[in-house]
Amino acid sequence: MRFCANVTLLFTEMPMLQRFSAAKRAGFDGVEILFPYDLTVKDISRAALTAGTDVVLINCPPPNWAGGPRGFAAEPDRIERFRRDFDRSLRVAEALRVRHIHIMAGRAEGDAARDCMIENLRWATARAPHASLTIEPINRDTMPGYFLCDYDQAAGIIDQVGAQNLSLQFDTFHAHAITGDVLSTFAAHRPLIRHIQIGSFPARAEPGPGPIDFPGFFQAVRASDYRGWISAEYNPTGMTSDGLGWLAEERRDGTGEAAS
Ligand SMILES: O=C(O)C(=O)[C@H](O)CO
Ligand SMILES: [Mg+2]
Repeated sequence: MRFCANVTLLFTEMPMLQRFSAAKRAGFDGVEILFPYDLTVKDISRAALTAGTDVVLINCPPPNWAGGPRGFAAEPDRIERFRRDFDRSLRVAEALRVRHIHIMAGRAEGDAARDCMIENLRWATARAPHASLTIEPINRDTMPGYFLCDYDQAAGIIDQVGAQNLSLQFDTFHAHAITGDVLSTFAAHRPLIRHIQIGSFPARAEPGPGPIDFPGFFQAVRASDYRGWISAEYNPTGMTSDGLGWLAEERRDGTGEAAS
């Protein structure tokens, strides 16, 4: 299994560009950076190259996290804004050779929002046929009013868009919040999943004891035909490096035995 670190949330003990090398030293082979738009592509490229990490995922749209908006793909009165943001995300993704662009839906509801998201995703998948685009159900306790908040809803939208380069982003923290059963939800939607993120519930911290069976989940992923990345997207309980026991364990041969 290939693991990457979400450097928007992990290694916040140091400045952003130093987090790439810290992630590599800690045993991650890639990084996600949710909002790279405040940095230059040149600086990010250099940090990734120096660290020897892939840049696995960025988010569309560009606004930074503090700004409030959570995307615009499902907001009927923001179509121009969505498309402008998408083009900017695409330019950054191409320059950094990013694996996936996560398209955020925004706050909306109802049939008009669904139709809008389908139309915007048809447009985006056709505009960037070589880019891998993802959508992720996000629970509404964490993000009130967020449109895409259910797995069947996301699967229906992917089906309606009907594009090879659109897939599901599966996050254990949200999956537990939404369905209460991470393993069954993973199994039910496995064919659509091309990116995985992990975090505990309810703390959204590193994998550990709690309602999510992480050893069982990793085992299910290993036993499936999933060949994508698994991203650590959580808020470390203390120093990031103190909470990486789960990674050391999973980087062994997957059975808990040390690899020779
Ligand atoms: O909130 C999450 O789980 C995500 O993955 C979003 O990308 C947040 O930016
Ligand atoms: Mg996530």
